[in-house]
Amino acid sequence: MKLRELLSSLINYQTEADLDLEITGIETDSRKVKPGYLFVALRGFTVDGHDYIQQARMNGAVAFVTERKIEGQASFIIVPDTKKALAVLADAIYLRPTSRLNLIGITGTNGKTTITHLVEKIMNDAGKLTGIIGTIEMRVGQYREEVKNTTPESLQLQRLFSLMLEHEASHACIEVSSHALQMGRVWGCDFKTAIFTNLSQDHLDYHETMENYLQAKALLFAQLGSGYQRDNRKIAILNKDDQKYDALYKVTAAEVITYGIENEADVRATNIEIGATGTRFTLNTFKGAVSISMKLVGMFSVYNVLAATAACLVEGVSLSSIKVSIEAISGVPGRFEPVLEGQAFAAIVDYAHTPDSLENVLKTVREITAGKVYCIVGCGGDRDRGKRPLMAQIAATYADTAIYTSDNPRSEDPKRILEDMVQGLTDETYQSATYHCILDRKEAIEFAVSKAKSGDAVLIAGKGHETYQIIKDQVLPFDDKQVVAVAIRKRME
Ligand SMILES: CC(=O)N[C@H]1[C@@H](OP(=O)(O)OP(=O)(O)OC[C@H]2O[C@@H](n3ccc(=O)[nH]c3=O)[C@H](O)[C@@H]2O)O[C@H](CO)[C@@H](O)[C@@H]1O[C@H](C)C(=O)N[C@@H](C)C(=O)N[C@H](CCC(=O)O)C(=O)O
Ligand SMILES: Nc1ncnc2c1ncn2[C@@H]1O[C@H](COP(=O)(O)OP(=O)(O)OP(=O)(O)O)[C@@H](O)[C@H]1O
Ligand SMILES: N[C@H](CCC[C@H](N)C(=O)O)C(=O)O
Ligand SMILES: [Mg+2]
Repeated sequence: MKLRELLSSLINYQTEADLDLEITGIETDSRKVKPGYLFVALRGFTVDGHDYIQQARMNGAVAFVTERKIEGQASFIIVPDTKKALAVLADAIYLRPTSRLNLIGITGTNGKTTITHLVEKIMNDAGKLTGIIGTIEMRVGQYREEVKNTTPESLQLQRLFSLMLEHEASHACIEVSSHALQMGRVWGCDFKTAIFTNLSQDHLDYHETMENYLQAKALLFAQLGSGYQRDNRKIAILNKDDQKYDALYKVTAAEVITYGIENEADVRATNIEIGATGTRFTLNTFKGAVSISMKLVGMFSVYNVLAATAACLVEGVSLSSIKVSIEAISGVPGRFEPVLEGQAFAAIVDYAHTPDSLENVLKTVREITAGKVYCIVGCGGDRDRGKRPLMAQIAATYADTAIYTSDNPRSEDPKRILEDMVQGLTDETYQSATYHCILDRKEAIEFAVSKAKSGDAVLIAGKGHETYQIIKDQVLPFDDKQVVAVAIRKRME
């Protein structure tokens, strides 16, 4: 694409570059630049991309988008905000992929990954090929790619959308993290539908206050725009039972569909029966009502199903087809996933890594367990310190035995993370709590497995689908599912 054509998507820039230059690609990482590329310099948290312009040039970059004039550079394009420019240029170079996809974005503290998987299943079963992007991976049909971030930066995001189109997807369903909204990774995305799951404490290391965190989430609904035209409808799907419902309702001009359990809602579950191996309820919608008997467990799973149902009804999937798909889903990797090795107690691997999700999951485990509940949990390093004591309190409250251990300590001293956690137990309320601190995650899991008796449950929280543990700079193989399975087999020998 000619530089002229690419730049036609921007208005506010200055350049003396040759507009007839042929641009073969866009890159933000100087190390990945190829001949003919346009290099966009981003100011990062660690380094400033403006310092890598020379390297980008040596690797073949022919033009540079920057926020300031760099001496000796002829082919630069100066913009006020390179992040915003990147989003616009990425959208342009991939030929506006989201204008050709029905794009569903999901934000909220918990449930995003789960809902993308539910939507993918329902839509694909209905013959509407849907690509997904999120914490686990990007995939469309049989094609999959690893992603570093839950919501990748705009350039990668637009490339993935364009790949989905190559695979003939008609829809995309993506997780939109608060980081991504704050950092403008989804600028340039033409969302049709935005879903809100819930808001509870997480990521205060980055957002600092819950108000800022909410504001970041709200951006998805504010950016949705209105669009009541038949061919450009915008829909906000909001959780009526969440405290932040009103705030989000106010920021969006789009048509609103509500879902919930406690409050009247457009899509609502009633007659809920939670069991150890599944859940039953009546799914009431603006397209009628059906009874559901699904394998997903817990009240939180019902909320996720309601959100996914609302989104798929918007896309014209029939309620009867939605019922069939939901009832067929066995689960989402690492989300309340049972490990079955023929043992007499339950072992469950779950990705709860926030106070709210841990509470939800533990309440569910409690509800379906006749015997004792063992909860193995840690907190990630270089992340919100405030959630550590809260998570320790929740484990101590709902489990008979809490076992505090390492999650991904990253650059932090794992001992200090455990100290932060048990600080939450100094209050008298927790005096009688039974807990152990076992730094090594494998030992912690083995300990719980050695103690569990028939009818008990062992919940291993925090890492879910992850197959690694990050300790300092090392990413070491570690898979909760495997570790617990081996421990169970050893015990049964
Ligand atoms: C704090 C944060 O979000 N950082 C993100 C950011 O990295 P950064 O700002 O440190 O980048 P940097 O290393 O300073 O580099 C700045 C620029 O210089 C360029 N560079 C750098 C070196 C070089 O030799 N040449 C060069 O050109 C880089 O390519 C980049 O364009 O930009 C990177 C590329 O887009 C992201 O991968 C990275 O996410 C890191 C890995 C991260 O952990 N982010 C977390 C906090 C995050 O975003 N999490 C949310 C999910 C949260 C949740 O819902 O649970 C997510 O969406 O993933
Ligand atoms: N609707 C929900 N409400 C509360 N907790 C939930 C909900 N759905 C899932 N959970 C809990 O949160 C954990 C993470 O779920 P999921 O991966 O779907 O969330 P996410 O929003 O994608 O998280 P992340 O921010 O890490 O991407 C699950 O393992 C479960 O414990
Ligand atoms: N997206 C979340 C995942 C947390 C998972 C947990 N295992 C941890 O490492 O803290 C984060 O990066 O904060
Ligand atoms: Mg996720």
